[in-house]
Amino acid sequence: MRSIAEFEAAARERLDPAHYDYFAGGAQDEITLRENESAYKRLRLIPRVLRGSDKRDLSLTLLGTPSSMPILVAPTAFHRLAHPDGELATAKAAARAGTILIVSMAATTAIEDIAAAAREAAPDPGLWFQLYLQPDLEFSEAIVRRAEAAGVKAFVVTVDSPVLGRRERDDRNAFHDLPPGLAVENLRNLGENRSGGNASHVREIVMSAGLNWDHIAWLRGKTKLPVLIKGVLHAEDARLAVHHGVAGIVVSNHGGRQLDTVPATIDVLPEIAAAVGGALPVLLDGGIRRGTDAVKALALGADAVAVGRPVVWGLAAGGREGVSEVLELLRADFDQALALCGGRHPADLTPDQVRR
Ligand SMILES: Cc1cc2nc3c(=O)[nH]c(=O)nc-3n(C[C@H](O)[C@H](O)[C@H](O)COP(=O)(O)O)c2cc1C
Ligand SMILES: CCCCCCC(=O)C(=O)O
Repeated sequence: MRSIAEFEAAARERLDPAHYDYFAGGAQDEITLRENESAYKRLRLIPRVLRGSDKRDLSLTLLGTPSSMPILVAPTAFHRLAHPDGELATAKAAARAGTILIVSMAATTAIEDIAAAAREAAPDPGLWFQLYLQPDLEFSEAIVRRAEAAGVKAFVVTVDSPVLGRRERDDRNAFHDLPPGLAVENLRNLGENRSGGNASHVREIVMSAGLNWDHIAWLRGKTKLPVLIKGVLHAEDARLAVHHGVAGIVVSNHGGRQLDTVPATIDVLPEIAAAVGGALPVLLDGGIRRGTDAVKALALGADAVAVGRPVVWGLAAGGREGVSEVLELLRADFDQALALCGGRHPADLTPDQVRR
C-alpha cells in the first residue's frame, strides 16, 4: 500500500463498524480531529539546496532511549479489537523498526507479554509506558512497579483527560465495553488486596479529574525513570512542565478525542517550542500521515513525532506485517522529504523552511 489513507481503507473493510468508529472517531463535532490533518495541508515547505547530503541519518536518542527515526508509536488502547495478535504484533513491529513504542495503560495485552514480544524482535526495545494516574495512588504505584519490572524506559502521563471526551460515534454504536474475552490487562491482579484476592478482577480505568502538578511530583518521587506529560497545548503549561522538572512533553490533543475545537497540534507547536526553549524534549502527535507532516513538525520545533491511528490501521489491515509496513512507509516518506528539503539529519530542519 502506498499511503496511510490506503491502510485506513483496508482496515475499515476488515473491522467491525463500531470498532472502526472507536478508532477513527473524535469528540463531538470532530472539528479538532479534522483540523489535526488539514492544518498540515495549509503549510508549505521551502527546501534548501546545494547542501551535499548524500545519505541521511534519521536516528536520535530521546531521554536515554535510542530510536532509529523521529517517528514514534503513540499510545492507543485496545489493539486486540483491531487484530487478534493485538499489542504483541505492534510491539514486534515497533521493535523491528527500532522505534519507541509508548504502550497504552489501556492495552488489551499485559505489559510483561508486550515486553517479551518486543524482545523477540530486538534485544533492547524502546518501550515507554503511558499512565492514566488513578485517584488511588497506591493502585497507580502498583502499575508503575509492574511496568518498571517489565523493563519500560520512561513514563508518559496523559494529562488531557480529567474526564473522558464525549465521542458521539461510540454513543451511537453503544460501544462502551470491551467484548467478552478482552480486558485491560495491565490492571489485572493489581487490586487483590482490596478486591478479596480475585485473580481475574480487572479494575476499570478511572479518569482523575483532580490531577495536578503535585501528582507529577509524586510520580517523580516514585520512579527513577523519566516522566513525560502528554496533552500539553498551552505555552504556560509547557513552562510549568520545565519548572516542575518534567523530563519531556508531548504536544497532543489526544487525536481530537478529548476537548473538541482545540487547535491542531502543529498550530500551537511554535509557541510551545519557544516557551520551552530547548530545556526539554518536545514531542508532538495528531494528524501525522505523511513524511512531509513529520518534516514540518520537526522544522517547527518538535524533537520527534508520534503516530496513533496509522499504526492501528496497519495492525487491522495486516497484523505485525501491517504495522511494519506502516512504519517503513512513514520512514521512507520522511527520509525522502528530508532529502528534498536539503537536510541530512532531522536537526537540520529549521522554522524558516515552513510557510503558511
Ligand atoms: C483509538 C485510540 C486510542 C487511544 N488511546 C489512548 C490511550 O490509551 N492513552 C493515551 O494517552 N492516548 C490515547 N490515544 C491518543 C493517542 O495517543 C494520540 O494522542 C493520537 O492518536 C494522535 O493522533 P493520530 O491518531 O492522528 O496520530 C488514543 C487514540 C486513539 C485514536
Ligand atoms: C475509560 C477507559 C479509557 C480508555 C481510554 C483510551 C483512550 O485514551 C481513548 O482515547 O480512547
